[in-house]
Amino acid sequence: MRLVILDDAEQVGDWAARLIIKKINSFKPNPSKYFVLGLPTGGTPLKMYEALIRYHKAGKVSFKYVKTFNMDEYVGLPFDHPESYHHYMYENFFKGIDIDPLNTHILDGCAPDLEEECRKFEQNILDAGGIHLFVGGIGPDGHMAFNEPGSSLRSRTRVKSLAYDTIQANARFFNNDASQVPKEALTVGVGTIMDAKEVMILVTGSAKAFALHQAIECGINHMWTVSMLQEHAAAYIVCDADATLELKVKTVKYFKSLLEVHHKLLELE
Ligand SMILES: N[C@@H]1[C@@H](O)[C@H](O)[C@@H](COP(=O)(O)O)O[C@@H]1O
Repeated sequence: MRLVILDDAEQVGDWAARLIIKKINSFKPNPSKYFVLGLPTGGTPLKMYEALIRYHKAGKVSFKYVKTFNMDEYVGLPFDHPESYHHYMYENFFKGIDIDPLNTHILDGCAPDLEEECRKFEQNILDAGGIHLFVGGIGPDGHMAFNEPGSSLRSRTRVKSLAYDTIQANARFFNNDASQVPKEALTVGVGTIMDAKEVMILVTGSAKAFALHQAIECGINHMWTVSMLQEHAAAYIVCDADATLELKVKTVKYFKSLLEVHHKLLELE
């Protein structure tokens, strides 16, 4: 696992955007070879999306031959609901880049058969040849996508009831009214994320510091699903200084000493 420690959320967004660009450009996608990218929502990745749009407009990257799969979606919110992840992705990313909407995949939380919707999503990932890079964030309880504490570490895409903490944390997007937050979501599983060739998780702010400690310094545990990344052969966690507040000084010093090595990962071959 590579832990990339940067100063602030702005740097985290820029670094993540540059890693994505590096991966897409080194892959040299074309009409018969698409790069497959897994994507998150939430407040944390917003700066990454802003940076990607900026780099796209500056001619540094094209998404013409990129397919995307989003991690999750609320159950029962129509696509045009301002808090649906469909709406979020269009407003914060897709409308600013050259991706073909047919190549974007987001679970439909209003599908008549939710289990079939999840099965189809897994099949679509397989048909695309698997995910090259899955980007994500975490909740304060260490959940990736909506894999709440206690989720199977081998779980696949499925319907999930949201934990009380997640509903409270996401109430800020629903007029601070927890009763308006959907109680269920469709989410990729921990196993779905683990199948990606590479995974990059963004962690910013002191509210996520304890989850980062669990992810890096403690054992693999289903109560902190992000800790499963310890088993992944190519995982990055990119964080800011505030997110390291619960880590040992020794851990922070160690990973900071690797920063030059981490920056080299952004250079094009
Ligand atoms: N399902 C999403 C997660 O995928 C996301 O990582 C988390 C953190 O969001 P934020 O970045 O806003 O803290 O929120 C939700 O629970």
